[in-house]
Amino acid sequence: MLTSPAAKYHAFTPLALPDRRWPDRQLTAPPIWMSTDLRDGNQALIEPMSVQKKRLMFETLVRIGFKEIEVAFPSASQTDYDFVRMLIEEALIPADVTIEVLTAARPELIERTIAALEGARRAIVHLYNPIAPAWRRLVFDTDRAGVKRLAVEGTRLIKALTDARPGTEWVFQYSPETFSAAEIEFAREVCDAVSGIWQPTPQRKMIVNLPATVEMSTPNTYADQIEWMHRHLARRDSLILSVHPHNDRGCAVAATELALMAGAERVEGCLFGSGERTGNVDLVTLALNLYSQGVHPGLDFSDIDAIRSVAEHCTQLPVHPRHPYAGDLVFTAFSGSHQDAIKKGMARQQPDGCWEVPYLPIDPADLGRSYDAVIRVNSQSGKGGVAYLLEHEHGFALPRRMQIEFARAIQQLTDGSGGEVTGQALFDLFRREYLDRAGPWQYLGHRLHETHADGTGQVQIEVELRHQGRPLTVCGAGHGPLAALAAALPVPITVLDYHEHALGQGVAAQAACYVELRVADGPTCFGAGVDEHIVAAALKAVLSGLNRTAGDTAVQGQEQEALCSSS
Ligand SMILES: CC(=O)SCCNC(=O)CCNC(=O)[C@H](O)C(C)(C)COP(=O)(O)OP(=O)(O)OC[C@H]1O[C@@H](n2cnc3c(N)ncnc32)[C@H](O)[C@@H]1OP(=O)(O)O
Ligand SMILES: CC(C)C(=O)C(=O)O
Repeated sequence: MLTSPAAKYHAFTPLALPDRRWPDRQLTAPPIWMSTDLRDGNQALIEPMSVQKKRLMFETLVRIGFKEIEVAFPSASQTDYDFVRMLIEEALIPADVTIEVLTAARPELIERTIAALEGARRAIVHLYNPIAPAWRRLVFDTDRAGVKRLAVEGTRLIKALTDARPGTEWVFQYSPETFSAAEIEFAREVCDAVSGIWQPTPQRKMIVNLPATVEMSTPNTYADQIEWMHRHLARRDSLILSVHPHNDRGCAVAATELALMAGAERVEGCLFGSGERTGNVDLVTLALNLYSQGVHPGLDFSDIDAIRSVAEHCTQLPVHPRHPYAGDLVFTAFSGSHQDAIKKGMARQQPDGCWEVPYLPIDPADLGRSYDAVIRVNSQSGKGGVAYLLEHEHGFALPRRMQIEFARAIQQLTDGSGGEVTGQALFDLFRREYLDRAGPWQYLGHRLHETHADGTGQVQIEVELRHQGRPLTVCGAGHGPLAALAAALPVPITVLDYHEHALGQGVAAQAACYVELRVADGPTCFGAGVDEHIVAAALKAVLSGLNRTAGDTAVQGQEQEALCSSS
């Protein structure tokens, strides 16, 4: 890179528009959408779409709800020409959809374009020619008058050809290509000259499309350019002002939103930002940005994954995993604090309430995405994410302090592996750590005697265990089964906390119990147990905790087989 890039690159000179009004506007309604996936998107592919792929894309665009679709540059190739013919001859264009085709301002191309549209019910003919200084000088070796003449003569020819075919409802669109790099007064002069020939009326409007063929400046500058044209174009009430932003600086979405605030009424772009170089503006992001503000875009992305897979198939280009709204990872949090906030937000979200889940700008379910991938666990994750996955994928709702304890075990795992821990791997670890914990204590069965009649409110318990592989029966009494077990066990345990819930629904549901224990004067630790019987689940949870500590030492070496005075 150069140390002084100014010697090679000049800053774009912004337009002076001190009384600009667009910064105070808000977007409250969607624009007219025009998909150019089959033209600008297609012309930028390594392998342009076959007729079959074009048809699949066309049908998908119709299903999404596009009413204007640029289907081809019919004079460019036989495939493009044949595709337009197929749409018309096989009556594949719904009554409320208008196809659009592009042509350069060259007579032979214009004639072939109009021929391709023979028999169409309604069609937009889109004429373009570049008007900016570099293109005038380098590509056309001409002056302003030369490029204006091209536009005017192209329009005259299209008017003559379309007037001669009254069976089609013709809509004319003119693009001063490279508008974003052109002198603004000259852009207006060319557009006015073109509309002067076409003679649009408020009932039969013409489309003036102002492309950022190459994105040259910050989005506010493009917005100023659009507002200036909006205010100065002749026959404004007979025009639909359209924009066609490219994404060279990565700002196409922002530039389009500001351009709409500045007076544009229509947007041309592609799904997922397909198109020349860095692409056309991404219509999915634009539409869903509106949706996230409570404005229905008039396009349906309820099954975003299906639309993405059609786009990937037709373009042979993958959608980035972090692509707004559509990428595989955009509704996924790995980091602990985000997971924690999402988990809390999800828990409080009312089904019909206003969406307020931190870090998730919209509800993934609205786009047909599931909540499964919302939280994924790696070394950046904390207890919130771990707990969310265990609860949502496996039904275990761990108490808060136990979440912290288990997250430490997960952290050791992720620090060791360096990668992601799947929901299944996490559950396997949970089982190993708590439910199937190998250790000296094993639950075999129990009998509970309730003695409310004697007024003490005590229960007596007899628990059959295997200890160090040998059968052992212990008995004890207390105010509840856990207190009774604590009294019965030959190790000094204190049960500090207890939680239980059903796993699943119905009478056959199992119970999950979690206990926090202290063995002798040791540190606290959790145990977990699952059983159809709630008391058995609690007893298993105590033994699980015991197995996780060194609390077995107290009975080691004893050869006891029964510690029940009654047995
Ligand atoms: C910004 C955009 O996306 S604009 C759309 C661009 N899309 C495409 O180009 C895809 C389809 N195009 C094609 O398939 C081909 O370019 C064709 C079939 C239309 C024409 O092919 P060719 O006749 O071989 O011309 P080629 O593309 O090489 O060159 C362009 C010529 O057209 C001229 N030209 C370019 N744009 C225009 C225009 N809008 N109006 C009039 N002339 C134009 C160029 O100055 C050049 O003229 P020259 O040969 O006298 O120097
Ligand atoms: C034909 C025009 C609208 C175009 O594609 C562009 O300028 O990018």
